[in-house]
Amino acid sequence: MEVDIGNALGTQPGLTEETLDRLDDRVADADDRIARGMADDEFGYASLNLPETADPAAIRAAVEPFDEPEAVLTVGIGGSALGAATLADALESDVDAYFLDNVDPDAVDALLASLPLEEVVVNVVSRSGTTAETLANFLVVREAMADAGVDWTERTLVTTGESGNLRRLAETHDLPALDVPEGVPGRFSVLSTVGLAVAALQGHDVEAVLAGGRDGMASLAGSLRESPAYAYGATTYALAERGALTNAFMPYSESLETFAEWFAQLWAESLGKDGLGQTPARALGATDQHSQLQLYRAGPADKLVTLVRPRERADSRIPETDLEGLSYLGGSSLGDLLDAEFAATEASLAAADVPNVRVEIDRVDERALGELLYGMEAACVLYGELASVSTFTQPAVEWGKKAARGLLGGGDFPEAEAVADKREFRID
Ligand SMILES: O=P(O)(O)OC[C@H]1O[C@H](O)[C@H](O)[C@@H](O)[C@@H]1O
Repeated sequence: MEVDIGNALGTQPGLTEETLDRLDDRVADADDRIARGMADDEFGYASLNLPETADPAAIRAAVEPFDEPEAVLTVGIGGSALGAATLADALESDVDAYFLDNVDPDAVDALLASLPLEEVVVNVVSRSGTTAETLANFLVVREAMADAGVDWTERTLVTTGESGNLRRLAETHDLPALDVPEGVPGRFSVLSTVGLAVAALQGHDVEAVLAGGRDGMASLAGSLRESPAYAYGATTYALAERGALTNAFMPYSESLETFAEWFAQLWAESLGKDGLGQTPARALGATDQHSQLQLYRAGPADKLVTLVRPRERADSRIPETDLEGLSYLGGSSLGDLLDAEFAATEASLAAADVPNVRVEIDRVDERALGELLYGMEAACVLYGELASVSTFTQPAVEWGKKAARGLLGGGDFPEAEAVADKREFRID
C-alpha cells in the first residue's frame, strides 16, 4: 500500500510541511503506545497482531466438512459481516457469498427463496453471541432449512466468542465452531476467523491475506514519513482538527465498493466519540464523479477526499469508432478511461484547494487486500491515539442496542424508556 499526501498540503483546510514535522513527534509517541499495546495483547491493540496470531490451519479445518458448497450465506452484522463481505466482493470465486446483515423482512424472504438451501453453507457469526438481528435471522434461516428438508446441523458453521447463546447452540448441536479471538473488536476482526472463514470457503488464499497483513505490520514505524498507514492516520487526523470533518472515501474499482463500507464502520465507530470524529462518506469512482463530486469540490471546505485505486487491473478495449467526436475513445480501454477519470478528479480537487489523499495498491488480490485492510486499521488506531479517544469501544451503538432489546422484552433496559419521550411535531 502506498499513500500520497501531497494534495493535502497547502489546501483548505490543509497542512504544511512544518505541521507534519510537529505532528511527527506525536506520531512517534503514538507508535510507542501502539507497540506496547500490541506487545501486551491489550484489548483492541491485539487486532494489530492478527497477521501473526491468526491460525489459517484452524480455519481450513473448520470449513473442510463443507466440501465445495455452491454458496455461503453469512448471518452476522457490522464487524461480523463487513470484513468477510469486503474480501468476498473484491475477489472472484465460483462459490457465491451472500450476507444477511439486516432484518428487513422482504430482503430476508427474497434471499432465502432464491437460494438452493441444500447446497448452501450457513456461516453464523457473532462475537457477543447475543446480537438480536443476527440471532433472529439465524432462527429464520434455520426454519427455512428445516422446511426445505435440509438438516441445518450438517450445514452450519458458527464463529463466536467464548460464551453467549451462539456458543451454547454450537455446543448443544456439536456444530463446527471457530473462536473469535480475544481482544479483537468486530470492526478490527477481518484478519481473523471472522473475516477469513468465508474466504476459505470460497477457495481464496487465506495465507496470502495474512501475509499481506504482515507486510502492513512491517511497515509500521515511528514516523509518518516512513509508514504509509501512519501517514494516512496522521494526515486525516490533522485535517479533521483543521475542519475536514467529512472523509469522502472513493475507490476507483467496483471490487472495492464494499471496502468503502467496511472503512465507514471502522472510521465512524472507532473515532466518533467525545464530540470528535470524521464522518466517512462512501463514494465510488468514476460513477460519483458525476454526482457527489460537485459538493466535494464546490461545497463547504469541510472535507477531504480519499481516492483509492489498484495500479493494475484486467482491462477491456474500447472498440474503434468512426462516430464523429468519439474517435479519441476508440483503441483506448475502459481501464485507461477510469485512470484518466481518477487523475482528473484528483486534479480538479487540488485546483479547488480541496485536500485529497491517494491510496494505491498494486492490484486487487489476497496479499494486497490483506495489507490494505491492515493499513487502514493501523491508520485508525493511530488517529485514535492522536485524538485521545477510546478507539475500541462503541457506547453510542450499544445504547441503541439495549433500547431495542428492551422494547422487544429482552430485558430491563432504562434506555428503552427513552423511546416514550419522543417529541412530536406532526405535519399531515
Ligand atoms: O459480533 P456481534 O457481537 O454480533 O456484534 C456485531 C456488531 O454489533 C454492534 O453493533 C457493534 O457495535 C459492532 O461493532 C459489532 O460488529
